[in-house]
Amino acid sequence: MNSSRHSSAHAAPAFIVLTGFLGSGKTTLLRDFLDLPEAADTAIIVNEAGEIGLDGAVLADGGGDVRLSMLANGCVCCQGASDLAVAVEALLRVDRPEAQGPLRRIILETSGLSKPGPVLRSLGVLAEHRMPVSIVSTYDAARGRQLAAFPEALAQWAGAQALIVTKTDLLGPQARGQAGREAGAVNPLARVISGTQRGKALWDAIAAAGPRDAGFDPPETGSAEAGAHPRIGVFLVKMAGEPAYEALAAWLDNLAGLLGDRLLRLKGLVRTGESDVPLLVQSVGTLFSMPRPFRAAKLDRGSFIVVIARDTTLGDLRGVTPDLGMVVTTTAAGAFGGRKLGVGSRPGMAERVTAP
Ligand SMILES: Nc1nc2c(ncn2[C@@H]2O[C@H](COP(=O)(O)OP(=O)(O)OP(=O)(O)O)[C@@H](O)[C@H]2O)c(=O)[nH]1
Repeated sequence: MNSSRHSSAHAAPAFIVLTGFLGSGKTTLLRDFLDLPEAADTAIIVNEAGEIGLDGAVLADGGGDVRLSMLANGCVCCQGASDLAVAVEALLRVDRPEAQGPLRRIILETSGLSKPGPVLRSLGVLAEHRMPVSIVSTYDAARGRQLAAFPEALAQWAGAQALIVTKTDLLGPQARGQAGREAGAVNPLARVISGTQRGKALWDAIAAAGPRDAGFDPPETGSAEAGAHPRIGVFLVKMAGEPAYEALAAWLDNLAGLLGDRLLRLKGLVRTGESDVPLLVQSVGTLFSMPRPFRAAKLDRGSFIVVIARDTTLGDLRGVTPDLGMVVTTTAAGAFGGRKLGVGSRPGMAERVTAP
């Protein structure tokens, strides 16, 4: 057979983590995606918490020639890092028929109970391959509010760069629109993709979650679907001045220390006193990326950081925040612990955070 090996002459394939709660439609999305001709340059790794590789069997049934690996002996975020590395190495080494071209992407379907932060941590073993990593999560339209009771589901939604609203065929147009707005409320940093053509939805989500050069804007305050997810707080931290890098790093440390696994996602653009170029600061869970200069950012509206956290109040943030000239608002008009957070339902209303 005429075949060619994936070589360093080709760009490294993208690595896409497809996450989402148990039964939220990940395998169904993948199965439809694999029917698209565009999926020919894709390989799949399926991670299931149980020992029986059922999802893999479903995919193998419809996946044609697509390469499929199974990681069926436990959740990848708890114990599967080395297995994952072996599976990826094997996919990168495999001979591909000339007609198929190089491998362009590997999709890891996580178990429905995996949190994205630990999954990303386990991907550290792949650093040498320099694969751009992105996270796509399902948002089950039929059970959105119910699933918000599970910390795993909240972490999956908040960690994603793109959210696919699944099972929309079960809803009328109004409920469908509301599910989309709820997904946007839970993670204003993510692109929300909706549509009954599942394969295309996953394709669009992968494109939307990929690396982008353009900057991003702070979400509007008061724009969220009121009360959709009372356990989730979306906080917008704005900085009037330019904090010293050390002070910013100390604040991020303290925030991660205080919130622990309640910290679901953090992303912002900050101009520090040391540099004219804004820094992109971000974490998934408590796993922080190295802050990096982000020249494309305009920062017309000043430095800002978005914090998505569960079971957290403004008072919690106030407790760890030194006086860096920060102003904190919430974008959600949600109530946590049965009481209003007190800001956010009225745009522009803010509370200044000072040292405790
Ligand atoms: N009506 C409808 N049902 C769906 C859709 N997507 C998935 N389902 C159903 O939901 C159930 C779970 O779907 P899966 O694709 O297996 O979900 P999953 O996220 O892979 O589940 P786990 O592997 O358990 O985490 C199955 O019965 C699917 O047929 C959809 O878009 N519409």
